[in-house]
Amino acid sequence: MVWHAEGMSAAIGTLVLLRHGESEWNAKNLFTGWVDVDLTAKGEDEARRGGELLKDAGLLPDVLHTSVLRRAIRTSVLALDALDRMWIPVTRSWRLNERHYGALQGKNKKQTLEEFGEEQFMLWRRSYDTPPPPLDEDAEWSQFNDARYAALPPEIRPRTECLKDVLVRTLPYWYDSIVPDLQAGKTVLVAAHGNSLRALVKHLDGVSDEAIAGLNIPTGIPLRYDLDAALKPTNPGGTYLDPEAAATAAAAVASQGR
Ligand SMILES: O=C(O)[C@@H](CO)OP(=O)(O)O
Repeated sequence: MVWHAEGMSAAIGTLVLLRHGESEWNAKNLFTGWVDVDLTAKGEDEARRGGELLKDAGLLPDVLHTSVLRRAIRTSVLALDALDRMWIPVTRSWRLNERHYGALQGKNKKQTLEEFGEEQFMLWRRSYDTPPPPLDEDAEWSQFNDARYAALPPEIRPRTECLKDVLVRTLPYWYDSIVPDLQAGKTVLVAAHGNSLRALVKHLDGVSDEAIAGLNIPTGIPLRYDLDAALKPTNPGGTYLDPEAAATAAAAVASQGR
């Protein structure tokens, strides 16, 4: 490792962000959040292709960080299998979970748009600081009593979240767990979700609260970030390993509900 006089490491690893492949509820156009749905067959293919794209780019992850949701976990396993690197160390955290979508979890996006109108729909879906109404602890699509969150104090377990809430709970994990791996010079794969990755991208690129509303992350296409010693991207916005497919797929995410 190379050190500057001021004590900052100049050698920094490579960050790869990967949103899970298409999920069963992406396919059904339902708000998902913390509901633990699986990948579709198309989502599995996307995950494998994500691994192939990494292989073609010569990006071999040394370590994996995922959420505790199966769509991200299975995506990472399929991508790493394509790379013959299922053996790398893995850390999972609820802090990388999708945004908790509150009372919208399980609701159809098109019907929600028709019922509440464009402005409210987009406020809930993409505004930085307006969460959907909270979900009752014992509601059908609540995860409040799910065993995987039992170690979290009840006041920490969300009933709804806006993107700002996601950033607040994601950043400690970024600094405590991901940054040390990058500073050790590793290639770090983060397999997560549309909105937890939007929060990370907002932080990395310094995207404004307003502009983040227009940023959508496609499923299954690795997004590479090269960071300098101050953890600033030397390729602002990151580099999708398949830029054309990413642009088309991001536009499709943006227009969900229509
Ligand atoms: O439903 C969700 O959990 C997310 C991601 O699929 O949807 P959206 O892109 O509308 O925030």
